[in-house]
Amino acid sequence: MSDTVLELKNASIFQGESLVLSDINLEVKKGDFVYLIGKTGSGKSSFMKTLYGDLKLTKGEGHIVDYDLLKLKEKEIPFLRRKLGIVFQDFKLLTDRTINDNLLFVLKATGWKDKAKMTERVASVLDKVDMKTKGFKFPHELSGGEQQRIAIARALLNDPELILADEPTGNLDPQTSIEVMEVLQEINKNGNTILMATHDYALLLKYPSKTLKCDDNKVFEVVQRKAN
Ligand SMILES: Nc1ncnc2c1ncn2[C@@H]1O[C@H](COP(=O)(O)OP(=O)(O)OP(=O)(O)O)[C@@H](O)[C@H]1O
Repeated sequence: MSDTVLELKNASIFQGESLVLSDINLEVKKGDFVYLIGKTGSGKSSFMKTLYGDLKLTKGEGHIVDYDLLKLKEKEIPFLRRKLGIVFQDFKLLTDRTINDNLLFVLKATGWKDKAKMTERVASVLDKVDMKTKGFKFPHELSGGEQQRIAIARALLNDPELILADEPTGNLDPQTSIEVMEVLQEINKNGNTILMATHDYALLLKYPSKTLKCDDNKVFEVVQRKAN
């Protein structure tokens, strides 16, 4: 079996009629940690949206976790998203319920039925982000960094083949960003594949990894120079 989880060939990304990125070629393999960087407005979010089916791919080829982006049907999108873990800048937790209930809500919505297994799964993902004791709290009772760790736990619930994180540290101060990044690094070490859009260059320097840059309507790999 192939260990490629994402492959784009000569793919172009549009917002309506306007071309955002053209002729993208890239391959992400199981276990990779890949950054997507670029200035505001360079197309990072449009790129991510195309990968989770929020924007249609109309030109070129794109395969993500067994789905063909060019042929992706509206009704397949929820199933594609179950194979992806998506983390946003603004956490997107449900404010009217506890952390445990936020996570149980996702499990129910994705077809889980066995109560004992659901409780066990919630405890297991909370443990992975070091938030095991916080499940009874409401989102507003947690700091930004803690809320983002919960959002990462939520992304892990269905054992995703690829985690897409769009500016996951965008709302966090530098120290908290590092704490969230440590969690993402740990998850990656345990085998999860991560594609992370960011404009936080300090994180790139501290945690070097394969880096793609959006600039001038193109995506290209940048080679980081090691400081000596
Ligand atoms: N919903 C939309 N409709 C039309 N054009 C859009 C839409 N969203 C973004 N764009 C345009 O697409 C281009 C890329 O925007 P995008 O949000 O993907 O960039 P970005 O790199 O994620 O920026 P940021 O770091 O600010 O989030 C910009 O020129 C933007 O104006």
